[in-house]
Amino acid sequence: MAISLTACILLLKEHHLLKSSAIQSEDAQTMTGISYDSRKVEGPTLFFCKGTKFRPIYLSMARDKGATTYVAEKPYVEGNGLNALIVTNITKAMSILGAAFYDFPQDDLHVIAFTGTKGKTTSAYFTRGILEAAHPKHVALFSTIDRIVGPDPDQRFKSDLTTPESLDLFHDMREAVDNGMTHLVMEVSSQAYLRNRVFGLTYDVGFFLNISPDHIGPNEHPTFANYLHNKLQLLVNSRKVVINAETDHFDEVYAAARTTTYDDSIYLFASAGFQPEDPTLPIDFRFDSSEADLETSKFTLIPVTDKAVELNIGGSYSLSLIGDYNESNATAAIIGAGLAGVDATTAAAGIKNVQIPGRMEATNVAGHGHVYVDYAHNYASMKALLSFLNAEYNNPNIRVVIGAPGDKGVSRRADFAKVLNEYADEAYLTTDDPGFESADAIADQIREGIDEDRVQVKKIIDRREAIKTAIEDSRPEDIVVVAGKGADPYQKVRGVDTPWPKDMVVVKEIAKELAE
Ligand SMILES: CC(=O)N[C@H]1[C@@H](OP(=O)(O)OP(=O)(O)OC[C@H]2O[C@@H](n3ccc(=O)[nH]c3=O)[C@H](O)[C@@H]2O)O[C@H](CO)[C@@H](O)[C@@H]1O[C@H](C)C(=O)N[C@@H](C)C(=O)N[C@H](CCC(=O)O)C(=O)O
Ligand SMILES: Nc1ncnc2c1ncn2[C@@H]1O[C@H](COP(=O)(O)OP(=O)(O)OP(=O)(O)O)[C@@H](O)[C@H]1O
Repeated sequence: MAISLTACILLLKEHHLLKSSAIQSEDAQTMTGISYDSRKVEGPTLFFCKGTKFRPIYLSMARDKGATTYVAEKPYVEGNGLNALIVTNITKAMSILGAAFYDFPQDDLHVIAFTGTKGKTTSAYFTRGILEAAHPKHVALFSTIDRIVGPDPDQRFKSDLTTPESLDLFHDMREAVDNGMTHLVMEVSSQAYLRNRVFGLTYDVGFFLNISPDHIGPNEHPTFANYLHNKLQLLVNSRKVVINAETDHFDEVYAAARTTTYDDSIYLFASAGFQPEDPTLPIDFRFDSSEADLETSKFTLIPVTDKAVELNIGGSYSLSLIGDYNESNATAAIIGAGLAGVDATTAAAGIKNVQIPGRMEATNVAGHGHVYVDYAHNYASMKALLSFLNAEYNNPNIRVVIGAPGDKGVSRRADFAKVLNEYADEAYLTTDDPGFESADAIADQIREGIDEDRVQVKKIIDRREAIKTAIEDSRPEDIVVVAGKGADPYQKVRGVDTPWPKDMVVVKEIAKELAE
């Protein structure tokens, strides 16, 4: 892969991003590397000076390791001797030049993208499950959990971000194409739009699943309006659009889709009982639950409009991932697969056995309660999870092990208290990615909102101890929910990813200890 200086200048001018350029070296016109990290520079590289923690010394380091051109929002003396491309927006420039450097890999992939406060990972896994049934070993996945860029086990690795930095995104797309992948299912976070990680990228199909207040605060979105605005960008950049008609703020979401997409490329779906405010709203698909219990979810997908019928995906579906909300995620996935040409029989076979790490993992501990490990970590997901378990077990005693992350999502602390007041009987407040904050102080902030006349609270900062105490306290008919981390293999503590054996592994170790 390579990019010429001339191409960089032309592309930046075309996108009105170039403020000025200073060309130093006539013989350094082609770059064979591209990076925003000085530690990764090797040979003639196009280097980006970006980030709140960027230090000019990184540019010196990049130059010493062979960088020939730098892109930045202002000139640096440390860049003397290098070609300089000074731009109005560094992250936009990075995305535009990154796509060109990796030779526009998105053009060789059918790209399906999901946004939503909840259900992105689940829907993405469901979609990949179906597409893999139709095109075995040809479907890439960029999710919060992992990135799959090829059919071999060594072409699958853990994700650091839900949507990676643009250079990493286009790099991984190129790998996927070179490994023979024909389809890509990806999650797009609102943060990805806020930070221009997907600037200029378009999708074959874009999904809007739902929105509820989250990700607002330092390092994330300043306001809910900003959060919604960034999420809507996915629709504006998708050739076909699928929207959950039951989402909050539906009118704004639908309006955003209709400004850039013809009605015949917009698909709406909703549950069978949902009554839209506007009864003429053309809902294309309805899903009708026939069974959503602790073993399975079964539902019928009903095409309503002509364009829905044409997709040939109506019929009965069964899921092994429990949780009634997963029927909505599955409906989205089936429509996505249908738009990629998959029929109902293949879709039903592809989705039925999909399991997702850290989502609804369950075990029974002898002599104690039923334990669920789940990634729920905001108000909407905790409510969906706890209300489902509450209904299925007929109002059981619910013990919840929970913490809230540091440095972000501050509103979750009050939200967790609210949902605990609504559904929990006992809360075990503990550590969950405290970052640079004190886990103890975060637990106190959650506790402030808990009605302790209604919910008994134990603060046990050691997460293992908290899980152990909750299980020990539980009776066989109780439910223990270990929330928040799902299958995360680490705790983020003061900038370090500290290894964590995963919640379910800890639960099973404790179960073994209790049995001995
Ligand atoms: C607020 C935010 O999103 N920040 C992201 C952003 O940080 P930044 O641009 O400020 O970069 P930085 O790390 O401060 O910058 C330092 C720069 O110096 C460079 N460097 C550093 C050291 C060195 O020796 N040499 C060198 O060149 C680094 O490569 C980097 O370019 O770019 C970094 C990668 O370059 C990300 O790791 C970082 O994500 C932080 C850690 C984060 O937690 N982000 C969360 C909020 C996020 O993005 N979440 C969403 C999901 C949200 C959802 O669930 O909906 C996601 O998509 O994952
Ligand atoms: N459609 C939904 N509505 C409400 N809650 C949901 C829905 N789908 C999943 N959940 C809950 O949210 C949790 C996270 O689901 P999932 O990982 O699919 O969402 P996500 O959008 O990828 O989340 P994040 O952005 O935090 O990574 C699940 O473990 C479940 O408890």
